[in-house]
Amino acid sequence: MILENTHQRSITRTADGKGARILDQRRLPWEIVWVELRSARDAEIAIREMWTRGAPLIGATAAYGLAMALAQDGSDASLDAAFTLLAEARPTAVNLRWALEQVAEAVRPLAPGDRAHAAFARADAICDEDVALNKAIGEHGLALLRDLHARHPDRPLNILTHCNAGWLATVDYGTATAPIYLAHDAGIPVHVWVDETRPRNQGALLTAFELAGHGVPHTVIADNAGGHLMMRGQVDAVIVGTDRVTANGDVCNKIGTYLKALAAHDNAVPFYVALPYTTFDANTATGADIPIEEREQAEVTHVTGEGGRIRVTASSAANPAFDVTPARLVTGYLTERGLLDRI
Ligand SMILES: CSC[C@@H](O)[C@@H](O)C(=O)COP(=O)(O)O
Repeated sequence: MILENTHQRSITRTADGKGARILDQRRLPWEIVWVELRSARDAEIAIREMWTRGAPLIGATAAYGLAMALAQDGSDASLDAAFTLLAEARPTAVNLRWALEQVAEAVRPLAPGDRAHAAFARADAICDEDVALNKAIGEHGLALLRDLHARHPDRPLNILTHCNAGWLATVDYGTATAPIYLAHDAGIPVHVWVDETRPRNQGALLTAFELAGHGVPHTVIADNAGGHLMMRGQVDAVIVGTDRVTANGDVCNKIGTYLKALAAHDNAVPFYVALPYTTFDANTATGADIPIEEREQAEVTHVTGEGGRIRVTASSAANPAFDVTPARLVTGYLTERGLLDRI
């Protein structure tokens, strides 16, 4: 990610190698604050309270969290307790459990004293792999965006995205945003419609911040505007990320994604889902089987912005954080292996 004119990853090890350094995303775009996580409990809080977020990035954070627990105590009991703590921090994105399983499998055969070193090494490898996967998604997506632009070469290519599936949701590049960054860099005139993504406004706060940092033209829109823009021919494609794709191809992503897919289907706008293999859950049959996180109602009853937090309703609220888009509404899955019409 380009931050303060420097290319930086969203997560790295701390300078002493014993912790993990992340951005406090709750403060973006108003302040750039890096925090150091020093224990599994720190990592769990950062994930649960969404200092850090996005499916691949919470997986990477949890992997370091497990390594930090093993650095304090390399026993089986410590491994199991930290695994459970971190796995329960957020329920929906499958990357979290995937990353924890990767680390646990790597260290379980080792002596307790050797586990922390191996766990940090596996967490580093998860991060490096995430960057490579996203680059590959970007390259396949670039070919797709080139084709889409060739249909109307006289005007910018309009992409609509929901939530933040960018640098800030991954270790680098993003999934849904990787093709956009590469297309922009390749001279394709891309413009992005950024859904604000209530209730937490990841689009307005994070995606817009990233796109601005990379110089990509974009416009923030109210979540309800997408259907109208699609009907008027102002959206060439929708590209979103995902927290989990099930065996039948159903796509779980940030609440509101399903409505965008319905509107895209009704208006013959292609709807693409970008994902690395780490987000595919072959063990879950359909989207109906995915645990959907229910977050605190204050995220709906209040809005946080530059001036602080204000209440926007006098009533109580419900706050399901994700929804499921049925596979039949997905035009294609943009993966590191290419654009697939079924998963
Ligand atoms: C590449 S990130 C894909 C998804 O994790 C992303 O679209 C999303 O829904 C993030 O939700 P969040 O609740 O902000 O963690």
